[in-house]
Amino acid sequence: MRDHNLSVLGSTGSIGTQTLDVARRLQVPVCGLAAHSNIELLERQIREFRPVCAAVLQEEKAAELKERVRDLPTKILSGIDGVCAVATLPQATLVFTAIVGIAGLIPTLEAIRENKSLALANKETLVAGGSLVIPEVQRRGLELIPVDSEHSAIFQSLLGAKRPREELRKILLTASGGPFYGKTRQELSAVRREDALRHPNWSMGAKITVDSATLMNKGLEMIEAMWLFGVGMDQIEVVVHRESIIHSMVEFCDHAIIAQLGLPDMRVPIQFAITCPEREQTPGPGVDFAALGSLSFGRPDLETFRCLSHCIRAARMGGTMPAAVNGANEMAVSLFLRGKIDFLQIDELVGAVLDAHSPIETPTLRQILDADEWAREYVLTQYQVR
Ligand SMILES: NC(=O)C1=CN([C@@H]2O[C@H](COP(=O)(O)OP(=O)(O)OC[C@H]3O[C@@H](n4cnc5c(N)ncnc54)[C@H](OP(=O)(O)O)[C@@H]3O)[C@@H](O)[C@H]2O)C=CC1
Ligand SMILES: CC(=O)[C@@H](O)[C@H](O)COP(=O)(O)O
Ligand SMILES: [Mn+2]
Repeated sequence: MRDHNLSVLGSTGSIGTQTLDVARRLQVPVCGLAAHSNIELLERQIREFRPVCAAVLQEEKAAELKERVRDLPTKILSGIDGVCAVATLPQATLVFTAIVGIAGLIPTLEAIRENKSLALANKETLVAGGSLVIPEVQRRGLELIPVDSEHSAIFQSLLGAKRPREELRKILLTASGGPFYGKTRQELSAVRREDALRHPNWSMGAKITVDSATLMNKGLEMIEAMWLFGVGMDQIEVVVHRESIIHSMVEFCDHAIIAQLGLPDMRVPIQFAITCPEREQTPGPGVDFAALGSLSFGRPDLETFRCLSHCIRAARMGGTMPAAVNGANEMAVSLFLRGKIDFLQIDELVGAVLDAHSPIETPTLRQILDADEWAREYVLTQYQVR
């Protein structure tokens, strides 16, 4: 197995904690940790993994953490500069980007500037900033390993291809359909926060779980796939697959289809990002096909789950539009989670931003961040008007 030293951005979250589970089991050292404000968990992680450096975005929380771990040599940093320092630690050989939202973009760009290999979970970074991230990764010849389960599946399915760009016909991106699969808009108008947070197959952070319920997650993942695998929107087909056993598939020019399957457990793609192209022993059971009996497939309902169509339109328009739509969704989901808006208002607000934003082609980082900021403000004004 490769000798890695990990920096984990977003170490206290769902992906972050599972990354540390894998690091613990494989005995991979961890040199950097970063989080937003959960210093109780971060302290426990520091005491276990003894990183060189840890960062907390919130200044007051960072000061508190510094006090708590003053018996240890770990350097405690704060703010966005601290998070970027963890992303660029000289000791780090693989940077896990597991921060949620566009907040992951700047640390990811900083890691790229330091020629780091990346294990990318943070899909919003590519949705908003793929036009900056991907050309720079390619120009520098860096490793960018997808962690998102579908994209890891596509990556693994393409590993044997001699000429993947020429031979790939299409990507079959699987979608669970979320907790509200089969519901009408009338029924969706009454769903509650706790219903949206009950994903049928995966245990994940709150924001991505709501995205799965609106199918925004699948829209974000289409855009993520475009950037990672250099395909157009028309080469990606979303297939509803309720069981989340097939994590995605690729169809080649001869119609041969290769897929990656497994139980829904993020520690599998996380581990593969660390060990690839090799594999390591993992305890526990695998898929029992006889017990499953059958697997189901269907088409997504774009009329009911409008966030998916919004993302497809945004991707086709390009420029700053995906950043605006992503920013609108981040704000709308935050409002929904705080009980300020209903479930259906999420796609209405995202749609309103899609209609109102004038995208800038080939944007700079500043223009991407401005589009995100503008979309958030627009959502706030629209929602206050109601
Ligand atoms: N969870 C999953 O199974 C999957 C997640 N992903 C993607 O991975 C990313 C992370 O998701 P998930 O783990 O579910 O999210 P969580 O909400 O569980 O965790 C988010 C992590 O990011 C930290 N964080 C939030 N904002 C900032 C910031 N501004 N600066 C530094 N750290 C910050 C949080 O710190 P704190 O705890 O202190 O708030 C926490 O550690 C998302 O982009 C998601 O779409 C992709 C596939 C599967
Ligand atoms: C685990 C993972 O990668 C999530 O993105 C998951 O795929 C969500 O599932 P659906 O969006 O298909 O419900
Ligand atoms: Mn996914």
